[in-house]
This record gives sequence, structure tokens and C-alpha cells, in this order.
Amino acid sequence: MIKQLYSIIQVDEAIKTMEAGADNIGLVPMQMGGVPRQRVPLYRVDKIHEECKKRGVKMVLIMLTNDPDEMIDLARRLQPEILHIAGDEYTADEEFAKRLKEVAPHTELMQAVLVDNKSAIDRAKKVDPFVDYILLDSGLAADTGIGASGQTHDWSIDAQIVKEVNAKVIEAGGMGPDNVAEAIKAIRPYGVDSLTKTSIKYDDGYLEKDIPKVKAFCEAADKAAAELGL
Ligand SMILES: O=C(O)c1ccccc1NCC(=O)[C@H](O)[C@H](O)COP(=O)(O)O
Repeated sequence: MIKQLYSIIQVDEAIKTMEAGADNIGLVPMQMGGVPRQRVPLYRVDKIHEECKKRGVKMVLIMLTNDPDEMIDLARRLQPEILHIAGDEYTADEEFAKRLKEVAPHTELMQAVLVDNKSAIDRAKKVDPFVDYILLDSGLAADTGIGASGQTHDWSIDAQIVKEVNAKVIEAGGMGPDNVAEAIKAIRPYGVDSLTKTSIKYDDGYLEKDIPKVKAFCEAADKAAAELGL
């Protein structure tokens, strides 16, 4: 069971998150477009990536911009293991997947799909042929688009999507140590993702990973997966 932890900002935070059990580390690299979230300067993305490679952890870079050219430029520059498209106004297509392979041949593609109602099943099936991962997520907050909501959604839709797509499904949206086992049992995804419920939020809005909660999340996910033989 893959455990993906967003949103890492500092190098030592990344190391502690990996040591606490993360398989994928999610970051928001500095980008021109998109919503004004905390962003990581590119020189630091490179440093975090070096630490990931030492430990066999995948670096996932989220694109909050809706400009595909900007995404391709970032992929070319940063060569992440996974490029995650989260914009609510831009969805990856076959042409984008081809361009990505040309500039970053080892980068896999992850597309976020908003699970708001059963129409998410068709949206997931539409991107399935050309993405490596589908991240099923909640939203749609005005300032973040898809994701970072801290809210769960109707898991029966996700369980159906897992059965109907070939891509690896990562379950996101309000996941934390308290409900990750229940979600894995209900959905049987390839991986699970957490941001809000495994972070400390300071008064100024700054987020930092809460390492004991990250550890509890990873342990609960692994235990549930082992019990189910996943
Ligand atoms: O990482 C961010 O800052 C971010 C900003 C806007 C949209 C998504 C973002 N992160 C991507 C993720 O996959 C989150 O971990 C996912 O949406 C789950 O969030 P949460 O419900 O807060 O656990």
C-alpha cells in the first residue's frame, strides 16, 4: 500500500516524513499559475529529490497551474517520478501524456479526479488510457480547486472506479490515521494520500507535517492492507 504525503515544504521535513513511512512525497513546486498555496523554490525541490532518491521514495509534483506548457517546462526541469495534475480547469489528455514522455521519459502521470457524484466514474474512465495513476479527491474549494479540502466523499463511487479502471488509484480527501483503514477496506485502492489531517496548521496558515500523525497514518494503512492481503 503506497502512502503519499502532501504537502512538503522543507528538506528536513521531507526526511522525517520519509522516515515515518511515506512512499511518495508530494510538493507544490514554484509555478507562475494556479492558486496561491505555499510553494517550494526549485533549488529546494532538487535537494528534496536527492533525499528521495537516496531512500527509494517517489517525488510527486503537483501542478496547480492550468497551463500545460508550464507543466511540461517544470517536468523537463525537475524530472519528478510523478507529475500530478490537479487543476480543475485542465485535465491531461493523450497529447499531454505524449509530450511528457518526450521531455521526462521516466516521469509517470497522475491525474486528480474530483469525486462529487457518479459522473466521476466516466471522468476517471476517460483519462484512464493514458495516465499511470488516478487520484480520487474531494473539493472543490474556491482557493484550491480539486484537493486539500480535508473532507471525505462518497467512497462507494471510488470503490466502483477501482474496479473499472486500469490505472493505479490513489485515494485522497480527508484521509487521516482515524479513517485510513476504513477507507482501504471500503475502496481497496493502490495507495492512500493525506494532507490536512497529518499536518499542523499555524495561525498564519503555514502547514507543516505532524510526524507522529504521519507515522500513525502509515502504520494504520499498512496494517489494513496486510489484513486484506493487498
Ligand atoms: O499540496 C497542496 O498544497 C495542494 C493544494 C491544492 C490542491 C491539492 C494539493 N495537494 C494535493 C493532494 O493530493 C492532497 O494531499 C489531497 O488533495 C488531499 O488533501 P486533504 O483532504 O487535505 O488530505
